[in-house]
Amino acid sequence: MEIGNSLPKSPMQGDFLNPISNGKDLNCMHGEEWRMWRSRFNPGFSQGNIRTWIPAILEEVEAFGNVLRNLSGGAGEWGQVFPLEQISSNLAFDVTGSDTRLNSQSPYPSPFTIAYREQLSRMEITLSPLKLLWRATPMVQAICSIGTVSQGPRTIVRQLQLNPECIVKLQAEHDAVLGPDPRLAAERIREAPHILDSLKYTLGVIKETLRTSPATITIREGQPSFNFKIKGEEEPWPTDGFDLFDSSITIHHDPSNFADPHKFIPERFSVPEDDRLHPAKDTWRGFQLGPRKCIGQELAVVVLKLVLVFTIRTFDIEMAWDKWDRVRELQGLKVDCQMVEGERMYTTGKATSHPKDGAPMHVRIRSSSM
Ligand code: HEM
Repeated sequence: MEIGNSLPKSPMQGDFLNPISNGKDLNCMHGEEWRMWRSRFNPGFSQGNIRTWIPAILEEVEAFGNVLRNLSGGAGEWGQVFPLEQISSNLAFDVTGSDTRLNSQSPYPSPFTIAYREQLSRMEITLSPLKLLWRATPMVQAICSIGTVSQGPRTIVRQLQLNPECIVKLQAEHDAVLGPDPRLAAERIREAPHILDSLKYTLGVIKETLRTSPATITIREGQPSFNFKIKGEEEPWPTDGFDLFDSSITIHHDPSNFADPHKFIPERFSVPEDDRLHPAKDTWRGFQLGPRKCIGQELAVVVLKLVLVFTIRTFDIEMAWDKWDRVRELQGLKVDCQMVEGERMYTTGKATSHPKDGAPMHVRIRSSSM
């Protein structure tokens, strides 16, 4: 399938964001209105400008480290079980608040945080399988695509737990770039924010996580003027009256795009072009591509790099399903041990990816950091 132009977003995406934005958001706008707002916002989200935000972002990530410390058991012991999704979304709130302190990570969140959370809980997307066309597949397969989207969330923590050798490589990179004492990392980054650009392996871990578990999808509205052809077939497929789902999950797991697609290999993003691991051109879609690609990509990468810098040498973090089940039993709640592809943690919830039960974790302070 070849796509040469950027189709409008599907009205389904607008329906989902409506309770928050009433249609006035960059994600759902079209045509001239979108172009005008995108060009106004672009400079604010440029790499150069995001760099100037780093000291403020750092404060929020340090607060995140304190939250983890408080959740640890102290003296190298594992702490209580907690849903990682909750504390990570608090961090995301605070980081995007920028100039305004939202205090979502404190016991006293701002009234804005409370109201916004309440509003978010009302958001729901209703996908119409019968209207959905899946990339490079005949329509009949589209009906199965919803289930595919819902499968297999892998957070960075989960991937690192499954691939402990990556933790060692991350720690080695952080020692080499930021110095061996994790307590001095914040100072070094404040002095020279561009030092984060040298964290190549860390960036690879972030990109590989978004490859194995893309956080979001794009759905575009078919047009009378837009048909597509499946490679090797003559007959064009019309799209008018359908929505097109450019499944990054499928693209990211296609072995002709990514060698050994089911293996977690951060190095694939730093090997030379002629290496078999090097991804095929334009196939990594963690933030999508083209004019509607994520405007917040630079910000998101900076935040994730800082989170790794401030956790990976200081804490051990693990999924803690046994503890989670015990807590639920004690509370008289149903213990749901359902698995998807052999994993307790799978995507659930409405619209965007939510890990099952909020990803129950426990944390301890690494002995080298006490
Ligand atoms: C890891 C974090 C993030 C991921 C994986 C991500 C991913 C994406 C993807 C895949 C799209 C394209 C959606 C589509 O085509 O329908 C998108 C669009 C967008 N993202 Fe992100 N995003 C992230 C963080 C952020 C942040 C931090 C912001 C802003 C603070 C942001 C703001 C936006 C906006 C405004 C759009 C719409 C852009 C447009 O249509 O012009 N994102 N994001």
